[in-house]
Amino acid sequence: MSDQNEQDAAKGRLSLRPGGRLELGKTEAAGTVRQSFSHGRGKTVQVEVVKKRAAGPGAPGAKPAGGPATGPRQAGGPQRGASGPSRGGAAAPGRPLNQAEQATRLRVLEEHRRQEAQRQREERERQALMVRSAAEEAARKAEEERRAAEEAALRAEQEAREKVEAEARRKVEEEARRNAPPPPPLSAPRPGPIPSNARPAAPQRPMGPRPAAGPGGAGPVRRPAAPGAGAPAAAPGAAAPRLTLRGRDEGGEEERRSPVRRPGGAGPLAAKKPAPAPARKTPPGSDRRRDGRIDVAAAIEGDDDRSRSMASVRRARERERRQQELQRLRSDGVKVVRDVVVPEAITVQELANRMAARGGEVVKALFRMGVMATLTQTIDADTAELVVNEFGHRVRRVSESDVEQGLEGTVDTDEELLPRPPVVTIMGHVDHGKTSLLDALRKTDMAGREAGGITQHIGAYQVQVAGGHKVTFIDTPGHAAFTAMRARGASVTDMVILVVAADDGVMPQTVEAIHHAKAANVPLIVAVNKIDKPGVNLDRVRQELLQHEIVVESLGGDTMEIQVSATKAMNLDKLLEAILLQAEVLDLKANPNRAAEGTVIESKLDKGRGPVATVLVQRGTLKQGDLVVAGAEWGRVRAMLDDKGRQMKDADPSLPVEILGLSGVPSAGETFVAVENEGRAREISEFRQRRLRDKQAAAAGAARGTLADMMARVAAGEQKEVAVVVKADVQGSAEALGVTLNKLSRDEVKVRVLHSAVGQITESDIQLAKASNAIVVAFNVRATAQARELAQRDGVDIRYYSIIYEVADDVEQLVRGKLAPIQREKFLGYAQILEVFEVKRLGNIAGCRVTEGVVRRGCGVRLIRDGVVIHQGELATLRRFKDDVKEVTNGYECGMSFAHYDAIKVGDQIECYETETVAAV
Ligand SMILES: Nc1nc2c(ncn2[C@@H]2O[C@H](COP(=O)(O)OP(=O)(O)OP(=O)(O)O)[C@@H](O)[C@H]2O)c(=O)[nH]1
Repeated sequence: MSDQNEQDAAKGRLSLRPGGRLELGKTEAAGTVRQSFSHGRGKTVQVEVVKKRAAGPGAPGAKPAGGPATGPRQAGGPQRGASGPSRGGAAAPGRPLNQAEQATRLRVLEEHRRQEAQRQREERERQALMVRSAAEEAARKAEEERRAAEEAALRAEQEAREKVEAEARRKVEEEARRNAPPPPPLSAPRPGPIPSNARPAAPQRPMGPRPAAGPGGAGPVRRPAAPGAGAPAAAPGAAAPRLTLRGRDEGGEEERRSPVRRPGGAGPLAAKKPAPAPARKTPPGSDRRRDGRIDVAAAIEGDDDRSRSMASVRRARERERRQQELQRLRSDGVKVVRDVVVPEAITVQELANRMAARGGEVVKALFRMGVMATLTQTIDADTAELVVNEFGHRVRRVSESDVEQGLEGTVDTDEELLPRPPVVTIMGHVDHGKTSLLDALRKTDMAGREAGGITQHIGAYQVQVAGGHKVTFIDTPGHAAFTAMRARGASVTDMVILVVAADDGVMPQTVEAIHHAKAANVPLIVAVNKIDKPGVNLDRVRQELLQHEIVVESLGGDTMEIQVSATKAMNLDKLLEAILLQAEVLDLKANPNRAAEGTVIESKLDKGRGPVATVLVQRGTLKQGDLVVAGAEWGRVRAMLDDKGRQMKDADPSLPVEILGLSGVPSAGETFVAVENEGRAREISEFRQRRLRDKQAAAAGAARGTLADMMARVAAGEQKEVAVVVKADVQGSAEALGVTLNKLSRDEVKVRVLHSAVGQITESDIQLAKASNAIVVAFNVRATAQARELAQRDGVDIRYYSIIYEVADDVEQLVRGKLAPIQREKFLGYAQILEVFEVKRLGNIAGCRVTEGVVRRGCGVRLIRDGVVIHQGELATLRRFKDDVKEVTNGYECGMSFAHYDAIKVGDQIECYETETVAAV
């Protein structure tokens, strides 16, 4: 409740008169008392003295109704005033309050209590309001002070800049004046069509050191606003050649920040309000140059026009916030997590670069891990990974082999795929007629006949059959030693023709071929050959094939079976038809419009042409001039030849071609890929060669270990070895020889291929052979003159071959020659003991009859009793009628005694044998 209300209440206080009447009390004296509280708060209290009323004569409790009424509380609160009369009333003798009076009294009391509570609440609210406003006031003042300080600093800086500019301009003007004695016409005020400039100095602006800070600061965009806003205000100032002040006034920093608030400014709104604000501020006669200038004093005075708008403050704060955010980001407040590629080895500096960290930080991190490394030192991938984790980045480990990633290109879509000829491999047992069949099929080649080309052996060829279809054949040799090559043939082939001679049936290599076809998961067509021979049994062949789970169509299976004769060229068309049918079922397709990929079928080092590889294009088109990586070799395809020796410009899928231009001889069975540039080709080739070298080194290391063991065994007479250096015309032959020779190894004698390569025999081959006491196997190659000479001088054995199993036979002989002879037992005969004679000095003598074979003196004997050998030893004596004899034959009787053994009995059987030494097999 307010003070006024209290006073009113005091003046008009109510008293409950005896009899239940309410009436206003009479105030005797009144005054105000000022109360002071903390924090400068105060309260004025109205004090009044109410006239004392007698409750009635003889009343025991007769007291003045309001009590002493001296305290401000008593006077201030109507409560006492109200209760006083009631007490007085209650004390009235003989007149208790009736019910109505009591009710009235209660109501009045209640009303009074409510008013008091209301008053107290209002008082609390007022005090809280005061506290709040005081805090707000303090905050406002602080804000104003801060703003004033900011603006003062800004003005001071601006003034300093202006001063410098003015000085510079003055100098320039002076310079110009000196250089041009007649005053330049441009210096006069120009009543040009652009009154907004209204400044004669304007044309000189470009000469100023900072045109942007001057009027030009307003920029061409602001200029249109000037005719309305700037012109009237600027007109008086036009006489002043100063640019800075006017410019600042019209389009300065302050203007830019708060274009709306500036009524006289050149802001967008100023165009509508032409009131010349700066003129308003400038008293007549004052220095107009100071128009619009904001100085520290003005800022402190808090000129309303100059004070910053809320929008300006907001923008400033926003700017500040952005700056802080930027700062935070720069100082790594927000961590950028990177994917750091870590190879197998990396320098510290490179790792730091990849993490976008300072080198020193990485060195420090390594130091903390206990690794002392400088920036240029190389650390391994594991250590690098720890560092990367420490820096909070993600590690992506890569290895050297990643250079091969993406080499084989993408998978072709169905739309890109086009039909391609089938690739067929002919397999079968030796002499079952594979070569004859291939030759016969080749003769069916329409294209070959037309071109009349000279056929050459390139390991694979393509024939064009009637109807324009093409079939590619891969020529694999038939001997078991060529297993590896055959397996390769099966891996690039679409189907296998299994040649089985009708007169010979299924043989070991036929079974092998079946296994290869099954392993390669390619369909098989059985060509039963030599059906022209008399007395052939086709059913037998079918049954034998059945044993190997090849069920031909005539037995209800799904394997096609064609009966052919290679020499008589019988049913060759049927065979080709079957091939095309199978190809149709397989739906063979490839994308010819991409970089070529395929497999090396055969390779050799040609004397005149260098490394030559026969490749089968499997995807894409190989073009002359393409860069290819074939195995560990690379090169540009200098020339391409087909199986008829024709130069080719490009090779489609399924076409086998010979390519020239490789850096070396790739291994047969390796893949080849056309790559986009030389760098990539080199990179991949180098990586593969490195890997190859490592492999060889590892193998050599392992071999050294085993060699030492082997030498120990050889020294102990346990093991011997036959060392061989193999040189062949083609890679496939070299590999096949390796396989064959390794198979000849025995437990006692090992066959060790020291070196196997393609090309003629050189001096280094001879030196190697000499060092290891090896023989040199030359398969379809010859030694150079120097190598021959060296071999003759050093006694190195060079053996020339053109048939692989002749090599095997010869090396086997060598192995046998080194094998230790074998002791073999030879059975002689049996004798039956008929009687036992005891002879002094000689012991027991057995009287026997030879029942089988012969018994010889000094032979080995076994005593067999009831089918069990109870003694083995030597025969001491063999007599016939007291004469020693050399031998006793079947049916004759003789006397025998055993060396150091007497326990013989009648009925025992004697087995006689001899031991002979034979050469190892
Ligand atoms: N009667 C007859 N003889 C054939 C037929 N096909 C091949 N021959 C003969 O069988 C022998 C072996 O033929 P090749 O073509 O060399 O057999 P191959 O399977 O290629 O033998 P390798 O290359 O040693 O694996 C040759 O003497 C052929 O003349 C045929 O259809 N009928």
